Amino acid sequence: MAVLTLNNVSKTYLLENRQVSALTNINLTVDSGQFVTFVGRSGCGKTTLLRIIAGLEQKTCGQITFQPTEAKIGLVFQEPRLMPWLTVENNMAFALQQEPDREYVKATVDHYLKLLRLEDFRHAYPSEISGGMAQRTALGRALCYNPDIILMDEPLGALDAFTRATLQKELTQIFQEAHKTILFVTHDVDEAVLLGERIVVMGGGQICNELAVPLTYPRIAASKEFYNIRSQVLAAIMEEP
Ligand SMILES: Nc1ncnc2c1ncn2[C@@H]1O[C@H](COP(=O)(O)OP(=O)(O)OP(=O)(O)O)[C@@H](O)[C@H]1O
Repeated sequence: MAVLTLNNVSKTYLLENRQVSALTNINLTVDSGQFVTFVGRSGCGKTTLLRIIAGLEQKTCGQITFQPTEAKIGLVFQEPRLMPWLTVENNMAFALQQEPDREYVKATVDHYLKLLRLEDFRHAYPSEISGGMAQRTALGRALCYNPDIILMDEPLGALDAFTRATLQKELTQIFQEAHKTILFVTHDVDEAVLLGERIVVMGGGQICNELAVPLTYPRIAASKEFYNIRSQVLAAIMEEP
């Protein structure tokens, strides 16, 4: 079942009386429970696409349909954007501040603290945890909200290589366990192949290729199959318009 459909979505920015075309005729259907990675060169329109889907930016033309119509959307950015005056658990619970059933809130936060291996840091403040933990907390906040779709814009981009590799592995575990629909933007081809069931290659504001990744998790970057898909993605990026 499709949770998200984009028909001919375009975006033009006005920059100092000059029109900048960021997206041109994007057509995309995302099924429930899919992990889709978006990859492409800097400036190809990945962030703009996510921001339009999130409703943070207006499209210039085209149609976006959600199923359910009032789909809940969770967002994770490159920086964790936590509230420094709240503990890890309260940052996560913040997504549920309107929820009257406090038992449900506690059970949900406990569940994701465990899933994200943050139980021992539940009472810590953002200044007392590492970058990786902070990004896990941001992911936990998005998961607690129980969104229909999670949009992630370079969420691991600011982390060191080891923390990034650990979180990539954990993300696929969380994806398998939480059964969420995830749209994940990256400029890292390996990350796109490690994580995505489907890779959307963007170039010049358009979708220039799509690949299915028929590999089980966890994926082995040194495998022949991984290498083949990686080569196809790289070729698609090099051939972009
Ligand atoms: N607020 C804005 N005003 C004017 N132009 C913008 C604005 N935001 C983005 N653009 C332009 O739209 C195009 C797409 O930008 P976008 O940030 O979506 O690309 P991206 O693929 O996410 O790049 P990166 O990987 O570097 O983050 C670029 O040409 C950019 O300069």
